Amino acid sequence: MPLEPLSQKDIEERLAELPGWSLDGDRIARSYRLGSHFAAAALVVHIAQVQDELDHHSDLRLGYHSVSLTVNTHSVGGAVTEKDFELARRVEELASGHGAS
Ligand SMILES: C[C@H](O)[C@H](O)[C@H]1CNC2=NC(N)=NC(=O)C2=N1
Repeated sequence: MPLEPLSQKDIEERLAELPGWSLDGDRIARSYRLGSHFAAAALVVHIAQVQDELDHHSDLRLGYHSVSLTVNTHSVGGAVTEKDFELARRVEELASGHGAS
């Protein structure tokens, strides 16, 4: 099925199931805190692996003890789609395994 931009209502419903995620302009976004810089870097690498698997890539930033990402879908002109939420759900699972909060 081709990707379509989600409506504001669709986005809000999906965000309600993903605590910590929010709408930042035309992107969905989340930041995580980790216990060390190395732990944060490990999470970045793991997220990169999942992004290649899904063929969907966020803007991913490594901070001191933090990882932050924002994502939308380039192929529909930078709108939020179901694919962005698929990535967000996968990242949530990963992040919890890495002890991120
Ligand atoms: C050719 C390749 O499938 C596309 O460029 C993919 C790769 N990763 C992507 N990532 C994101 N966030 N949006 C896209 O539209 C997208 N398209």
